[in-house]
Amino acid sequence: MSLIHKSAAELGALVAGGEVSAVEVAQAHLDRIAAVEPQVNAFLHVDAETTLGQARAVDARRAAGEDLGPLAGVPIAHKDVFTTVDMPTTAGSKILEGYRPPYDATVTRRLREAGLVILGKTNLDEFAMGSSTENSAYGPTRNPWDLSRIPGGSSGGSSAAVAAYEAPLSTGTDTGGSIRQPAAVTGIVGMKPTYGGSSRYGLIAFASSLDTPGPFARNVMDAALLHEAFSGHDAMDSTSIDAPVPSVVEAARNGDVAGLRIGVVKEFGGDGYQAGVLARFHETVELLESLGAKVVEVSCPSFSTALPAYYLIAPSEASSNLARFDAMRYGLRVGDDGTRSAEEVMALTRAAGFGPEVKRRIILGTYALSSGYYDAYYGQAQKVRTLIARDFEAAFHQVDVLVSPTTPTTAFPIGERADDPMAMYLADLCTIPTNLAGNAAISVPCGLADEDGLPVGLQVMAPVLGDDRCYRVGAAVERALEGRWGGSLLSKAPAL
Ligand SMILES: NC(=O)C[C@H](N)C(=O)O
Repeated sequence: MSLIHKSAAELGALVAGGEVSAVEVAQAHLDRIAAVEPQVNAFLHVDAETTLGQARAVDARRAAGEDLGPLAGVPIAHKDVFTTVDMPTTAGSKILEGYRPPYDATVTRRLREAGLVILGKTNLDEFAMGSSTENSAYGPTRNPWDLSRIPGGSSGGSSAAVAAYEAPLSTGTDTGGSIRQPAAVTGIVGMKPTYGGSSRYGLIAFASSLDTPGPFARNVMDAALLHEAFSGHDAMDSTSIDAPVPSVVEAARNGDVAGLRIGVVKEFGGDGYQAGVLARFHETVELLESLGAKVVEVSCPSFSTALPAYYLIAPSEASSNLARFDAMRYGLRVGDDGTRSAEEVMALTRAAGFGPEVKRRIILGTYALSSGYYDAYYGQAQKVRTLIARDFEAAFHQVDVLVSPTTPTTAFPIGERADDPMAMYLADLCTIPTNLAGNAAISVPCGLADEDGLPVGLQVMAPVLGDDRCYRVGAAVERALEGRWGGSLLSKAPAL
């Protein structure tokens, strides 16, 4: 088996055992990137020299006898919304074109400390606003299963890179579904940790009360290893939780669901869901039952109001966070010819530097926060948020985890929803409640839809700091289904 087809755990073991060098592993992935990027466009920035320099440093640390942990020498694709001192950071926006941050995000720093080798920065919807990666200022990323379709978003470059074997691991951020939805539509694993379980320091902010860094991988164990590598308390993030990281690797190894109480969310899975998605979802629930889980239906009535609440809260926070892009402090500056006021330069820069979806959200958010409307919109949405958290709380008295399809449909064609924001927003129907309540959720592959042969994801939601439960159920599903399929779901993808 070639190096690019190996799991992160296997690659880490090969490097640790001295059977292959980190440089060789990095080179194999750089070659793959060179071969498929013209079709996939998962990366915004790849610099072979920087990558190989990191790999050489890992080989040197290992030769010096340093104990680097299970992922040392494993390559990773890094979402271009985390700051990196040695690579540009654009958040997929023209307004940050060529921007070089002066410091590493905590997630970036921890990747480096664990000896992971950063291959480059991945494409995303501008400032992580979108579900298709079509809102990137640098062109769309394509789904390796079908190049005419979207890879999900906003972390679509990260999901596509892993699904196309350009990297065994990648990072993402999930504000409303931006890890789980891309994972589901590209047939890989994506985890949104508990809010505050992974650091936001150095993550370019979209909606600060929701943004959560998390891992992508081709299997549950690799995702758990990466989760453990970059999560945990960070004094630089005021909302970081000062508690040990849940034992996710142990849970991924365990994968035992006997006696586990699983709740099927009644509100998710009716009209508007693709038949093939529902069929795979229900079969997987039956599978979990056959493995000894106790399955019941659970009603979470407020979940149906999550989407409108999110589209008030997230844009409100975005309108405030994006005010910093003022043509003075970062990146682009338009019209500064000595004749214009600072205000005019600011307006011209923001008009030229932000794309249409970002502008839509800034306008929406500014309106929702304006005096006279604040209580009616933002205040009301915050109340809905509380109701959703209470629904979760009540549900987790009854069951250990909740399950649903990750997305209502499989990957849609590029262009199909680009001019229809409402249709685009619906891609996150099932993922948003978890963001509003701050708990943990994972998406794992559960089969292919009959209509189009495209991947379907199962979402497993757990309580705050119950991240390990997501991995336990994910591992059980993966083990049982891969037994049936005779390999991973991704091995059924057409070769690029
Ligand atoms: N950022 C996210 O988690 C994605 C969500 N679709 C949004 O556009 O807000």
